[in-house]
Amino acid sequence: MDAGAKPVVLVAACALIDADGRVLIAQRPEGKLMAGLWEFPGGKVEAGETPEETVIRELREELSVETKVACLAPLTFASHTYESFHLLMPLFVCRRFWGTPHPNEGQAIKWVRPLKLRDYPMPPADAPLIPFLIDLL
Ligand SMILES: Nc1nc2c([nH]c(=O)n2[C@@H]2O[C@H](COP(=O)(O)OP(=O)(O)OP(=O)(O)O)[C@@H](O)[C@H]2O)c(=O)[nH]1
Repeated sequence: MDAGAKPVVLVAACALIDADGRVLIAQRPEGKLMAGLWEFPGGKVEAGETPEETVIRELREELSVETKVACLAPLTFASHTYESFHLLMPLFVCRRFWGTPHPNEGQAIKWVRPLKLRDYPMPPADAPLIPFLIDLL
């Protein structure tokens, strides 16, 4: 299959940022593709959703965190070819949210300083995002 034949999959992700300038990452649970890797909360944009709505829904489902569109700022995006699809993933940052993140899906979660993100194995699409967080924070 040439690269052009792969479907482009739109995934929206969010870096939650705490008062100390740390970023929340979550470890993908066993059984999923790329299990064990650390990633930004988020998921596939479903039909009829905006990426912002996806982020709000995923934060609620995965972490019991509430936020609003006005609290989401676009930072950068990932565009990465995987084996079976091409990932297009806007990354939002969110400093204003309600509730303490709780791992609802059995995933490990961790607040990490941007300079330490490289110590956590992340999906290959995520590596180019880290410098943007380092610059921001
Ligand atoms: N949420 C999130 N997904 C990422 C990141 N980096 C990255 O490559 N991805 C990929 O983007 C896709 C996210 O979709 P998802 O979380 O809704 O999908 P999933 O594999 O759980 O599948 P499913 O919901 O169909 O069971 C996965 O293929 C995931 O590996 C990231 O930082 N955050």
